[in-house]
Amino acid sequence: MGLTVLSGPSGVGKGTIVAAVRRLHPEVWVSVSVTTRAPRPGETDGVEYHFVDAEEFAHMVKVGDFVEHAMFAGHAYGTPRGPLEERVAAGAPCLLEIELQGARQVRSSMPQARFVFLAPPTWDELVRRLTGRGTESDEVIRRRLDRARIELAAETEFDEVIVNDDVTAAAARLVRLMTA
Ligand SMILES: Nc1nc2c(ncn2[C@@H]2O[C@H](COP(=O)(O)OP(=O)(O)O)[C@@H](O)[C@H]2O)c(=O)[nH]1
Ligand SMILES: Nc1ncnc2c1ncn2[C@@H]1O[C@H](COP(=O)(O)OP(=O)(O)O)[C@@H](O)[C@H]1O
Repeated sequence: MGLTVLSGPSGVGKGTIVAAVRRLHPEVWVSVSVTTRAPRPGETDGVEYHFVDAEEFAHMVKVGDFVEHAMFAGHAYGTPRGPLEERVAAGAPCLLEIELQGARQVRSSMPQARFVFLAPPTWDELVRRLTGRGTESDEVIRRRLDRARIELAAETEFDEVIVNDDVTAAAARLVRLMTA
């Protein structure tokens, strides 16, 4: 099946790689998640995420709107079921960019999917990227780096590992894996 799940620690470059895939490979369908976190400057509702409040998110969970959902660093994130099922049924190459707990849920519900881990060249480079992005406070960065240690330890659960050294090369490798 044409479903690929991309995971990796915060700051590794998942968003950057997904943006490159969208730009260079419009044939790839990228799922837009729902989240309770606030939009960052430059993010648009319906593009990077659907931004909702906690109440709306809880309702969506209750009515079964999500394929998977998880808490990450104090906020809820989930993959809407309808659009994904539609695209998978249509045979499109589909990409989910989600964290580890969600990836594990997809592994149990859709074991035929392909699981790809995006890894940083080094730990120090991950810290540099997360800090350099400048979108989070020191406290939020600390929480995300705590999670990053857990996510990095789970790398062996994935079918493939891509080291995000060069954005274009990593995006091209991801698309090759997706269409292999
Ligand atoms: N389980 C799950 N995780 C998601 C979903 N959407 C995004 N995430 C993950 O949530 C984490 C935090 O995302 P975000 O707040 O955008 O921060 P960033 O990844 O550091 O840019 C990342 O690991 C995302 O991959 C989703 O629908 N489900
Ligand atoms: N291959 C790369 N080389 C250098 N910097 C990168 C690379 N990929 C991403 N970055 C930078 O690292 C930071 C985190 O990237 P982002 O895509 O937001 O990560 P994530 O979505 O995994 O949290 C951003 O400032 C981004 O420009």
